[in-house]
Amino acid sequence: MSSTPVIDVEGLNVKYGDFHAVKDLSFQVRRGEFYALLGTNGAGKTSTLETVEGHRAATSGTVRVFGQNPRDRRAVRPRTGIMLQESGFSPDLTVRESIRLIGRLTRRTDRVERLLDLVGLTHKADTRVSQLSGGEKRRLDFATAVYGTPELIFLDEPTTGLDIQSRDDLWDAVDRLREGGSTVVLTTHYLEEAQQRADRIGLMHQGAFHQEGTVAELTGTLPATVRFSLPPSAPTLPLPATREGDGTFLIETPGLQQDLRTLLNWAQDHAVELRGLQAGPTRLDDVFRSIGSE
Ligand SMILES: Nc1ncnc2c1ncn2[C@@H]1O[C@H](COP(=O)(O)OP(=O)(O)OP(=O)(O)O)[C@@H](O)[C@H]1O
Repeated sequence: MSSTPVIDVEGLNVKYGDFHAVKDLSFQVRRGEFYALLGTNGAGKTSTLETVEGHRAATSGTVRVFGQNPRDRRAVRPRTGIMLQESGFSPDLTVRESIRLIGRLTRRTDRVERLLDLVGLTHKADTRVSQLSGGEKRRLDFATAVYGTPELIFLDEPTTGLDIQSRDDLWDAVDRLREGGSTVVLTTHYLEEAQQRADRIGLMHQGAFHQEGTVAELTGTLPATVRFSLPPSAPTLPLPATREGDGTFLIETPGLQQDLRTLLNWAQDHAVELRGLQAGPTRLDDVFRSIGSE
């Protein structure tokens, strides 16, 4: 197995005139990895991805995809599937024609019927793109991105506008591609989708990585939380807690399991009801909120 990363970005800068959108960014994506590029609005994700996809030239820095310059479309495009935020389909083509056309451009081989079935558009095969709903267009985007089972797939906000069943179907299809060894790069504002699936996350803010690592590494930087209310007669708590505006007690802890056990034992020993008890590990949402509050 080759140890060359599928994506290798070194000191990438993207400038729009005087505006410095991506600042000295470096990261690698390994073969078979599911990498999520996340961030606040305007963080520079699209600028970064467009450069890696070969749609935009870097102002400076090196970008390699399969060891090649992604601007060399002939070397990289046949091995890459891209699901952009905005699809570029001709509204007059039918669904079947659109898949066939994109397929030809990738120079991979596949069966159009397989893709129609994969995204549940068999009954719309002869419908013009202009007559599809937003969610159906998104599914067509996905079908063209995975035409011919590419080695590397970019998914830019893939589930926006999809109903829950279509989301589940899309992620099932992505799971199957990964089982076959495909590398996946995702951007999304649905953080739970990244939290559930990504091997690693690059979290961008103002053109640079705020953090990069596994979900556990990112969420491990913040404490988990326990929330509950107490009756007025309750004895002193066994752990330090703060009182929120509505009277709820909040315990923030790096050791959720141990502290929850202490709290539950205390409640049982004193016959105290912990009303509205909620306990949970840190979520990516909390990591994002912590950026906003810095
Ligand atoms: N063509 C352009 N000309 C000038 N500035 C641009 C251009 N494209 C993007 N920018 C600016 O560069 C910054 C990064 O934009 P980019 O689209 O890469 O961010 P993003 O992380 O994808 O944001 P979002 O999550 O909001 O889609 C933003 O401040 C944006 O306004």
